[in-house]
Amino acid sequence: MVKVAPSVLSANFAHLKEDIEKIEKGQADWLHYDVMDGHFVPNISFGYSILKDVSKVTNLFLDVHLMISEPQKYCDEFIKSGANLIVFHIEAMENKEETLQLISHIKEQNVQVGISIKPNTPVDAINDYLALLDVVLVMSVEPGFGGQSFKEIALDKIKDLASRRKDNNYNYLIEVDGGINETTGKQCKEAGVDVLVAGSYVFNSEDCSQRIASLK
Ligand SMILES: O=C(CO)[C@@H](O)[C@H](O)COP(=O)(O)O
Repeated sequence: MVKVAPSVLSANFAHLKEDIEKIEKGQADWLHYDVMDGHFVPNISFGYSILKDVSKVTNLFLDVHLMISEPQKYCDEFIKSGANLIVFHIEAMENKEETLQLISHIKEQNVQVGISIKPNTPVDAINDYLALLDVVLVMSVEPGFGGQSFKEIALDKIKDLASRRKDNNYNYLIEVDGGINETTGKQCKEAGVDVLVAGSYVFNSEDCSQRIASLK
């Protein structure tokens, strides 16, 4: 069954603990934590000190999506603050050597590692790393804001990643993020996705549990 990872970017930060309890009660599988720096993306969200507090009030798997420049500078702080998975953007990396170093560095700390691609970045851009990854995160919106519409280009990338995984015996999970609701979630599942990230669809509802169930 597909995993559901509600994005707390759409939670109400004035009662974050209660919102986390709601998604736990609704059988969320992961908690998706979007980090934005106002440089790699045109928005600012939250950093590692809030992640540390979040990690103290939940046992959910903490899926940390770094939408930041120079992820290698900050990833250790997120790991120390409880991240179970660090996902960084290929578009934020200078070259192959730096990317391979960051993958190894994260893995050495027994934390899972993923790479994300923006809507205009082809799967080929990360082909050299697929054998090393725990997760590939396909962005189905331009990163930076919740509440945008799903871009269908993500469906072909999900299918492509599923077929590369099968042909090469790779182990990564395929995660999709942006504009996920009951309809687009179903399209992604049919394409072969493993993890659905959903922000506004889950949190902008009186009944988070029903929304999570509808995605599963
Ligand atoms: O990373 C991002 C946005 O950059 C996402 O995780 C959003 O938070 C998803 O929000 P919805 O599109 O589901 O409202």
